[in-house]
Amino acid sequence: MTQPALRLAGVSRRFGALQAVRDVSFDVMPGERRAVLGPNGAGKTTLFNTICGDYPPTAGSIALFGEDITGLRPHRRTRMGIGRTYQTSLLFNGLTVLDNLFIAVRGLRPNRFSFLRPARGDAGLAKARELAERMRLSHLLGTEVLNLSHGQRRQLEVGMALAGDPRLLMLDEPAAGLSPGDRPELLRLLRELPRTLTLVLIEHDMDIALPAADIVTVMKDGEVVVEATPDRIAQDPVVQAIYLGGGH
Ligand SMILES: Nc1ncnc2c1ncn2[C@@H]1O[C@H](COP(=O)(O)OP(=O)(O)OP(=O)(O)O)[C@@H](O)[C@H]1O
Repeated sequence: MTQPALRLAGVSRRFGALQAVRDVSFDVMPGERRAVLGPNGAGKTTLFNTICGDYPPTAGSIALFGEDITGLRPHRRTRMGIGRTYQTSLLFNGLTVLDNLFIAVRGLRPNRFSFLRPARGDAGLAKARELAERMRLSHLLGTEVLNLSHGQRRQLEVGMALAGDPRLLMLDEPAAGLSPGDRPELLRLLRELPRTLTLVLIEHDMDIALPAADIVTVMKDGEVVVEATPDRIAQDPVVQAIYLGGGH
């Protein structure tokens, strides 16, 4: 039987008296695109952070390809194959696209704190260029990040999350703040990611979550309320009540 890429079993997270995530269980199979959708305060980001290791769950367990990672710190999870983006951008604004990608590639190497100008022919540099190509940023290699559009910054963030060749890519609201014009490009990039990669996408917006996902998990008040394919989600009465009934 195929091992799930990610298994959440009864995951809960409390902040004092507030139960931000309550008894969440689901499996994400290798290569799957899973969107976790829900209104503000549903617990999506908290769930994301328990998977990435920022906050350990207060109950339940998390397994990555069959290995229990519940108590591991974020950097150990990175080494085990979780790549992620952050809600707050971690890009180096004064550096170029290529430098940012090079740093991300080098960040996973033993000499990670010695950022030196890459020498021509450096394998890390080749990898950084390849990531830029995958993210359709090759024409902007020498552009400083502060001159990128919002959408291009998002593309770069996804590229940096891919630098360590993750098996599971976790994206936290990748389309947040993007203009309508920037969204199709981001969706295209997400759809082009190879199926060797498993993708979990936390998303507030149905217009991004549904086209990007194979299966959508809808949360509200810390709990999973619906899990279904995108075509069913849009029609689901519970989801309609959340999104049209003032819960959004
Ligand atoms: N570090 C924290 N300390 C205390 N309460 C928190 C913390 N992080 C989140 N919460 C609370 O947990 C609940 C769930 O928040 P969370 O950010 O996970 O929801 P969300 O679905 O990601 O919402 P949004 O779409 O607005 O980001 C909210 O009531 C929030 O105020």
